[in-house]
Amino acid sequence: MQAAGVQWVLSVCEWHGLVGGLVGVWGMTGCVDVLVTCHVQQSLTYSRAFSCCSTLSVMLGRGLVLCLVGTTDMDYTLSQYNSEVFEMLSFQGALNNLVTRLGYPEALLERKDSYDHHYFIRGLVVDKVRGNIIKMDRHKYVKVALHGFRALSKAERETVYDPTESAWNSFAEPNYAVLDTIFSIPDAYLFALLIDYKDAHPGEITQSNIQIYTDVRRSVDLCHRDGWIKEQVAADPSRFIHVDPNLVPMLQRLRRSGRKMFLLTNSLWDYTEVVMTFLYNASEAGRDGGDWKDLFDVIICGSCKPGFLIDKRLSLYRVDVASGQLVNTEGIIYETADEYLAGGKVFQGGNWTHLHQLLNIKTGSQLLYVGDHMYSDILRSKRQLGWRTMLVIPELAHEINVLASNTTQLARIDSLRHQQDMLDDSFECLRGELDRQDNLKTLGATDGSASNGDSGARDSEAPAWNRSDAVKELERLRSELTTVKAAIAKDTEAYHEAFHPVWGQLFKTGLQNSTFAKQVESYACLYTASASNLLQPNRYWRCWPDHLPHDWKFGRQETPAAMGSPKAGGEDGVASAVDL
Ligand SMILES: Nc1nc2c(ncn2[C@@H]2O[C@H](COP(=O)(O)O)[C@@H](O)[C@H]2O)c(=O)[nH]1
Ligand SMILES: [Mg+2]
Repeated sequence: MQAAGVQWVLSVCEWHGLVGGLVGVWGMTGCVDVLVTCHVQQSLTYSRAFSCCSTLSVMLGRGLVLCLVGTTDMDYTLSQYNSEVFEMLSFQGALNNLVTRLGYPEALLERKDSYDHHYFIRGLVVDKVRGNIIKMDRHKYVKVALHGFRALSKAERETVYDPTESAWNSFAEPNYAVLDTIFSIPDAYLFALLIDYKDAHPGEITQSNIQIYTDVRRSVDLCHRDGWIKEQVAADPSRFIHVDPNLVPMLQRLRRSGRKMFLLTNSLWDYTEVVMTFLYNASEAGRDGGDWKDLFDVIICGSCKPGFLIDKRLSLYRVDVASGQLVNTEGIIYETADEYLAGGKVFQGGNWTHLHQLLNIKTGSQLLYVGDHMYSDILRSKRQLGWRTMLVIPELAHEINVLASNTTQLARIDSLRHQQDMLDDSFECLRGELDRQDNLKTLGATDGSASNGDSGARDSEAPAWNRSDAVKELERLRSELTTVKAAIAKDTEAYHEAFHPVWGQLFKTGLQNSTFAKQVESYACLYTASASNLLQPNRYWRCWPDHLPHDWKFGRQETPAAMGSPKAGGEDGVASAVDL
């Protein structure tokens, strides 16, 4: 069975051999066809779950194409914002709210142009009580920490986040907040700004750190509600929203393939209409006078995710699209879904039971949800409802570009690690040999055998090392180890800085996967830089097999080389990328 499986995998890889090097680097055959048609940096779509792939293929294999339902989120999924200007709206609006409504020092307004949308990244955690922002590895060890904008030294970090003290802290609400979406990056920046200001101007900000975070959250939240952000986007969408030429064709192809398509967004109807009309009109279909609503069977706005996915009591309203008014509805009661939808397919609110009814699906695994919010779109829908999930990570494009241009550095780190392993082994062997000699001596001293030249069994084990040579060699190994470890630390830091000067690689913390990567792995069946990479609706997304470290060393046939990477093993930096 195993061999046949491998054979099949290999033949699939060969069949997709046109990919060339880049895709092979990560061995993801699932992205091959997409790669050919899209820009490289946007094209890689990764699959992590066997079940997801097999479901897709079984569905198609049984001719049950219509049962596969595609639901997508809108903001930062279909609609990619120009973060630089879009986040500036949140930042400036919230800063203004903090000063004018919540009484923070007016001097803060002088910082209104200081926002740097690159400074914080997704997956970081705000430590509200301490005023810190932290990055952890998948085991929840804190590996990078800022207090405001000041980096904590290793010693400070290890004291503050001593695992014995924090007792495997959950790093969850109410004292911590995870940056689960790009929308929350301005929150982090504002929080750091206020903490910095509080430290630099004692007495001017008297609120506790946790109260500062609450105030920041309220101020940003208000900007999303009171029209500050949405009116400016509506006035000039092209300034804030990127146009992806593949987006509408992708939605059209999915629909034409027989799938039911749904839009499920927390944005209210008026804003959804603005954004989707803009995206649609920017496409060829839009120029032909079509209507974006024709892309979807059902449109649910103001969905209050994650509540939509959890709370069965949330009521559904139908939206009268002409007036924007809401009409009460209980959902489907006597009629079929088609009859019910004939009365209008745009809704507000509701919950997942309404959606499943409208789709006439029995199990969540028939539905693929594409979203960008790790918690509200991906984790909840997967955990609660068993939906298939695809996480859109626009940052992936940058990560992949940097990965691709730093393979030599990674290979060097890998080779240094290998050198460290060898030195460690030699050191331990020699140390053991000296211990053995010491034990023999002690034994000899107690029974008199070593000193009287007794040629018993122990004497036949002639020492492999002269003692003083061994001690010198131990010293040499110790010093070489110190040098190699320092080189690994220096090279790893430089490697991470290539991704981000403060936080390093999004998916890694040091050599381990980051908490963000762990969540991607656990909850996203697929992940991609851009939703439009689903351009091929009938594509079979074969997954990347799971590996524990020992799998790489023994037994696995399906190494990165077998998956199509240019070289196997540790020397090309590819296996080490996976090893990390
Ligand atoms: N009231 C708030 N709304 C927010 C906040 N952050 C984002 N948003 C809005 O949510 C939707 C997201 O829509 P989806 O398509 O991704 O489900 C969008 O309208 C944002 O403006 C917030 O902090 N408070
Ligand atoms: Mg979204």
